[in-house]
Amino acid sequence: MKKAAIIGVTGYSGIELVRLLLNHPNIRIHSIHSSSQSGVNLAGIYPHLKNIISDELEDINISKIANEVDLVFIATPSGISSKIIPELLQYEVKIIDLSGDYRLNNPNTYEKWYKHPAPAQEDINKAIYGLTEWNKEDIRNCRFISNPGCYPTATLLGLAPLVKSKLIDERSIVTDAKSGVSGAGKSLSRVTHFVETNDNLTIYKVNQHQHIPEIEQVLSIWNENIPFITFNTHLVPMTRGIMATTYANANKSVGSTEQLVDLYKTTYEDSHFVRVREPGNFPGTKEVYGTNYCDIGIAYDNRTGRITVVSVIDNLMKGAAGQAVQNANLMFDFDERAGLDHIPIYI
Ligand SMILES: NC(=O)C1=CN([C@@H]2O[C@H](COP(=O)(O)OP(=O)(O)OC[C@H]3O[C@@H](n4cnc5c(N)ncnc54)[C@H](OP(=O)(O)O)[C@@H]3O)[C@@H](O)[C@H]2O)C=CC1
Ligand SMILES: CC(=O)N[C@@H](CCC(=O)OP(=O)(O)O)C(=O)O
Repeated sequence: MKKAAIIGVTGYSGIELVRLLLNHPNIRIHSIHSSSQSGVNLAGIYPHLKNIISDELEDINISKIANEVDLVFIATPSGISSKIIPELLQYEVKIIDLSGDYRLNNPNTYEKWYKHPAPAQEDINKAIYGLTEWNKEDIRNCRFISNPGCYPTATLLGLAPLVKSKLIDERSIVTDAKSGVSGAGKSLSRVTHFVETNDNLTIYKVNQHQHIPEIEQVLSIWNENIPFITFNTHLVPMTRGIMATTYANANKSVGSTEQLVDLYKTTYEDSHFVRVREPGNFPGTKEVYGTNYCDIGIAYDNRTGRITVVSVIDNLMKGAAGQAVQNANLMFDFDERAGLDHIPIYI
């Protein structure tokens, strides 16, 4: 049994990690950490965990944590893990960072989009980007994962087969994404207030979302001719779920929806957590609720020559804690599905 610590456990992704690790066959929670509530019982803050976990929150003592556990999950807001990870890297403990701090290879790009000081370049270079389905060998052999953002996970899994097969006009990609409110974390703000979100559909961070450079970085590794993506985000009055709908102009070798569905099925045939829909069938967010699945539907419109790809995930699962556990499974050479065999909560 491997031992894990969770820093930022009182947040939404942290508490989802607790749900997953309490049922994990090979990883157990050794300690949980808080910057503001050390000494408090976690089930006192989250009563749904009464009689399930009795651990108290501990403060964040890096050397103690690093010496006691095999793996540290960090689920803190951006700008915080870059203060914790340099010290953790001095030990041998494995690290999975759920924040955006180490995802962007260029520190100047990070500072432009995140508006925080960037981590040191030498530490950024040590992080492996944990988009599991597309980086398995590096993930298996590394000790420090930068877990992808929720929107990039949905968008990139949906685009990968088209981009890698060079089936689309590289300058034509447009993604329209929607998220449930838990994607914004538990801190209160005007935009996530019930009165603002309920009965409402809003667009935010127009052309300025911090996940744009993350998506572009990966797309340009897959196809160096992709210069940019148009990407926008919306807040939907639901708790969990992301839908990323992407449009792109097909090149001449695309002739039908069936051809594209076959490509997607072949691409993801060994990827348990990616499920490809039949022609004419498109996923909704409830079909992956509470699970690590990414469901994808695709269509070719021979009238316009455009392709539509719809991908859905649960932002707290495949978009955060679920993918983090999937990556931990690979890092420890466990079954990739260990602790992640959930059935979607549909009704
Ligand atoms: N919510 C989502 O769907 C997704 C989130 N992420 C990323 O994961 C990270 C966590 O997100 P989320 O769970 O939503 O965030 P929350 O705001 O819900 O929780 C973050 C937690 O971090 C802790 N924290 C805050 N400030 C500090 C600090 N200075 N030092 C140490 N800990 C601190 C807090 O706990 P305490 O006060 O107890 O220390 C808080 O509970 C973020 O970087 C986010 O961008 C990524 C993908 C999806
Ligand atoms: C609904 C909502 O507000 N979602 C957040 C996702 C934040 C996130 O996960 O940010 P990093 O991973 O980049 O730290 C947002 O759009 O900013």
